[in-house]
Amino acid sequence: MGSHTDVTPDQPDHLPSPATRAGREGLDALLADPRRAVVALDFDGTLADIVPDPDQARAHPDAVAALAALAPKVASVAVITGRPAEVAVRHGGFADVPGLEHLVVLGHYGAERWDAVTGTVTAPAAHPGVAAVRAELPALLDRVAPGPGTAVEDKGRSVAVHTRRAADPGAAFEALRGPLTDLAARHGLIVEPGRLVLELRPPGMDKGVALREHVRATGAGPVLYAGDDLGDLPAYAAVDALRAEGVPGLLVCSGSDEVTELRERADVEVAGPAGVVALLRALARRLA
Ligand SMILES: O=P(O)(O)OC[C@H]1O[C@H](O[C@H]2O[C@H](CO)[C@@H](O)[C@H](O)[C@H]2O)[C@H](O)[C@@H](O)[C@@H]1O
Repeated sequence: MGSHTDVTPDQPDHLPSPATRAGREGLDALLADPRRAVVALDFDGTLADIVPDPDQARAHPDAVAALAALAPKVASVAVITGRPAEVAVRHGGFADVPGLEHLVVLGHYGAERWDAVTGTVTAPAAHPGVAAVRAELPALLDRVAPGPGTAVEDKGRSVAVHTRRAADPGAAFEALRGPLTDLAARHGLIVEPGRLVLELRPPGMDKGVALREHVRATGAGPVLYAGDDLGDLPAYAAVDALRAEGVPGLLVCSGSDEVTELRERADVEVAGPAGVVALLRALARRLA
């Protein structure tokens, strides 16, 4: 599957031409039947630029306005993220926004659900393996010694180890991958690799399951999914599966040189979060 980059912030009204037939059908269906459409997007790298410190990540300055302009015109807008839902809502600035009264944020790869109607998060009980991993992680980091700059992000329901700020981020990532995978497995967890991050989290949920459940729950038709990282591939697979069932879909890649797998699978590639915002704006204008 090829990809095509032709939405830029300089072309605010220009909708992309998907590089694939399935993508063109997905976009056409969304434009023809927007009231049944789901627009689902990842957060980090898709709605928010990648920054060195995860705590400093914020939605692109124009992302909320673009989402708010589009949301009233489609069946549902959802953010599906590896972040805790509450963190994504806070860093995104998604609460109490006119136009986003029905926004849904599915956090922890879909294990958590926040919706703007209630303003609350629902989630299952925590996996006991996370506490065990949290306790053993300092000793593992001492032993592997990936170097200064390696940082732990405690996400409550999971623990992530970041190497972006290490002297050699790629080497630190590779040194940690095996030991963290063993640690996760000993406690019934899985390792979710991402952009210079290895997350130890409970199995059983991913963005594909989350997207399919959301599409089913909303009874929606055409689906647009935008992502940038390996954790978005299950959502891509879900769109592929929906297409096979006759539900049109459009796969958007928020492009980066760090992760190239999505580029190969996408119908449309745009230039990072600024490109995603431009696409959302163009869609909202076209549906006006
Ligand atoms: O599913 P997402 O919304 O894409 O979340 C995936 C992970 O994103 C965050 O890490 C990434 O973004 C950071 C801030 O830009 C960056 O410093 C880091 O290198 C990236 O991997 C977040 O910190 C993780 O918890 C998410 O799982």
